[in-house]
Amino acid sequence: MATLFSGARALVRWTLFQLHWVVGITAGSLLMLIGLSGATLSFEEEWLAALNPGVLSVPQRSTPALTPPQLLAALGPLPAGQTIGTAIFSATPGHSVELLLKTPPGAPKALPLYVDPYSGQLLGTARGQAFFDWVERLHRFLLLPREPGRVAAGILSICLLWLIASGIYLRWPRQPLNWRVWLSFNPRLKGRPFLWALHAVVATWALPAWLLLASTGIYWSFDAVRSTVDGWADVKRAPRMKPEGRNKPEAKAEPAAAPDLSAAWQRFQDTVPAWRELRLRLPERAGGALEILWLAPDAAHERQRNSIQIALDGELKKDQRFAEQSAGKRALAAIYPLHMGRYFGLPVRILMMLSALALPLLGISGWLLYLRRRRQQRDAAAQRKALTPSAGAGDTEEQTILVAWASQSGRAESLALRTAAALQAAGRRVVVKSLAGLAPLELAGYPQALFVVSTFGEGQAPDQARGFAHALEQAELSLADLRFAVLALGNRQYAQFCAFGQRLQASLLQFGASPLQPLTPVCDSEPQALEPWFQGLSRFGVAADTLDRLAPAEVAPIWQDWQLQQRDLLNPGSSGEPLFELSLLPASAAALPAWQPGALAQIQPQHPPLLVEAFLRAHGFDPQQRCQHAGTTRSLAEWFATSVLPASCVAGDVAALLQQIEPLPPRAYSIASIREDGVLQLIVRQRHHAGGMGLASGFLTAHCPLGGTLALRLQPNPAFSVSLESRPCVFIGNGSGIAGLRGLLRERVRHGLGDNWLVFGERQRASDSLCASEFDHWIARGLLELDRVFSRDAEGAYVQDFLRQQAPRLRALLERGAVIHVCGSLQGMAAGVDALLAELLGQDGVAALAAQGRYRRDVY
Ligand SMILES: Cc1cc2nc3c(=O)[nH]c(=O)nc-3n(C[C@H](O)[C@H](O)[C@H](O)COP(=O)(O)O)c2cc1C
Repeated sequence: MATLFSGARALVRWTLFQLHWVVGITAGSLLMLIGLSGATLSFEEEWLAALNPGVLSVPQRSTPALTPPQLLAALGPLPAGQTIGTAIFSATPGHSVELLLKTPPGAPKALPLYVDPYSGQLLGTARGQAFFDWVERLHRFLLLPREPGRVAAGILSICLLWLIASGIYLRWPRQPLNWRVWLSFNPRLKGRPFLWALHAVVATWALPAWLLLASTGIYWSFDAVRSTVDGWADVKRAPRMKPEGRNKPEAKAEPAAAPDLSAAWQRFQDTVPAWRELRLRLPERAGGALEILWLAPDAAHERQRNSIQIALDGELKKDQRFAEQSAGKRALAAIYPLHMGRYFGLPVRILMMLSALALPLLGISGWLLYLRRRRQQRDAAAQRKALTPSAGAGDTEEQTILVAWASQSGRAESLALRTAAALQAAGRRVVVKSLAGLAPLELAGYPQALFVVSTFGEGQAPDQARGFAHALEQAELSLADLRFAVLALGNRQYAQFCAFGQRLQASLLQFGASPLQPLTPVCDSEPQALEPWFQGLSRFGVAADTLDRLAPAEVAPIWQDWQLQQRDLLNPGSSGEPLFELSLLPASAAALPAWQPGALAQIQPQHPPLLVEAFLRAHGFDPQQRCQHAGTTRSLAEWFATSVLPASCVAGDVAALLQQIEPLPPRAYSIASIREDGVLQLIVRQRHHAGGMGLASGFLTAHCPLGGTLALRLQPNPAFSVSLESRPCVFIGNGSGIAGLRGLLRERVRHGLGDNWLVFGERQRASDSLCASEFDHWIARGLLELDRVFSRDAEGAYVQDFLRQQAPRLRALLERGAVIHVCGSLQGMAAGVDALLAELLGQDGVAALAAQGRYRRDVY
């Protein structure tokens, strides 16, 4: 029942999300225009006043302004065919009188004319007024004819309400009472999380204003809504005039000829001692009354209008005060100033303008989120196409690998598909499923499952997987036959990093499933942390070159500057070449990147500085001369420290010399530590040959000063990963091969896994018992059995010889499912071990061992 309920919830959520973005990218795009135009209009008067000094206002004079009758009498002739409809007077000194004109039917609407309040002189129209009129038509009618435009704007208002409601549902946080979750924004977020947070948080801030704007917009747009609301407020309103009716003279009306307003004005003054603004509507026909809408000096907003009608002989026909109107009518009068943001004064007006501007911001971020999502989906579709349904025929049904994913914006899905493709390329039978379409019970039907899941919301499962996550929490399962691995995508900027992946891992463990490897958490900004995941696939026979093809570009290792912290000689007194342990940390305090135990570090070697200097001077160059090459400026000494030194060059010709730059080939070393050690360690043999020290080994073990920096990049080594199952593991190696083996052993020891047998070859016990104290410690804890084999001591044995003597033990371990790891020299040691295994198991047996991921080698 609970599963059904959560499934239905997930479906509702999915449907709401689809509708949110469909409405968002359609109506949302038009709402951007509405928002932008609304913000433009919110300070229209101020803009016009600033643009039109001398028209909207005139310098104040000591003489009083003309009264309306005086001004109308002093007024010069109006443009042909135009008559005054309304004259607007302000009590503020210096404010021009605004005349709203009537035009003949069919003629374009005339712009308001401004008049000097002291002289009655016509000042003309306002610059920019036509633009604001256009913006207003866009805002109110989307530039459509009035009626359909009004309805279209109303529909957009409804869409805005829908986007608000569905948006709130979709972002509903786990702790809805925590205001920070709703309103605060982490500026360190990047990429999609940044856009999402911007979208959600800005919308939440703007929400009250949008609710107001949208609901007032709906009121004006639909007659039915308007008359219903008016009905509640007990307001009876005359039906809307047809647009063309506005300027149409009434059939029987006789136009009033320049009426004398003196008596009416006198009566007004007697009735209304003080006012702030007047709107005079002149009588439309002879015998008609003068109508004055006036604002009291203390009016709270511009629609608190009082109305008075006075016959031209001074008889008071009607005197209606705003304060005496019904509460409903007074409330309705506030709608316009509320919509314009003027109701509460300047600060709220600015907030309303910002809220209107937030609409385009939301539209743009919504579009970007949509486009990113579409790109991810296309990417996923292309990868899905690349998966061949028939592939993997080599496996039986029982060996099928389930690759299950849960993704909000497509990254997890894309990585799941890459994983599946890599497995298919290795001949494995794969089933790819979204957690949305999977019931927890179905997991019992697979022997192996790889999960690629992201985390969304506040540590929650991605939307589509919520049903699965919930069902898993409720389920009681036995998954004892399931082996699994989880790749958890997330972002460290969130409090609950990779929480869903972690919960999934915990649930699976609780149901008795066994992990193939530890959870792989990957932060968006640390793509290199994906390496362990792809390396882990080697257990399914996925070859390294397949990974190179399939691993996303983001996984490609990048060169970084590392600093040499420490260098210790491990074999003082040895008759062999010196072996050093190097400890490195990223330079400039960058975070230590992740690597899988057994991974490699590529080093960019450098020549000894004295050698480079001597070479440059010998050819007539100044080593310190700074030169630009490939867009970077460095000294010649720096350029040639990492370049092959040319066999010949033209003395003193810097340009020709720079053309000869050829980077020294990088050199790979096994990493001897695990990330949890907090340091990257290498074990490097200092090589010597006739010409001196080896280039890379000499640089690392001698020329690079402590504290010096070097370029290093991590390289996955999937064929040499550690087994983290509780099965026997045999570690075989010699010389500097101790590095790779030690990394793997440290990881097993970290997981408390024993049953480790290390067979290791060197020259002499006295000087070459490498890593003795560390190994002794593990032996004392019962986690390691160690056999050291020395070639230059009395017994004079090699690793492969020793193992041959131990063949029964080795065979017994193999029968118990042991995994064999070999690291060190190919010739001699590794070849000998290979031959021995072939003797024990046959060539096919060795191949099968490798295919099962139980024979892992890093040999050179
Ligand atoms: C709104 C939102 C909320 C997120 N919440 C979390 C979180 O709580 N914990 C976390 O580790 N990552 C969180 N993330 C980061 C995503 O998990 C990460 O970006 C991941 O790569 C997305 O993968 P996907 O495209 O498969 O969904 C969140 C991302 C977004 C956009």
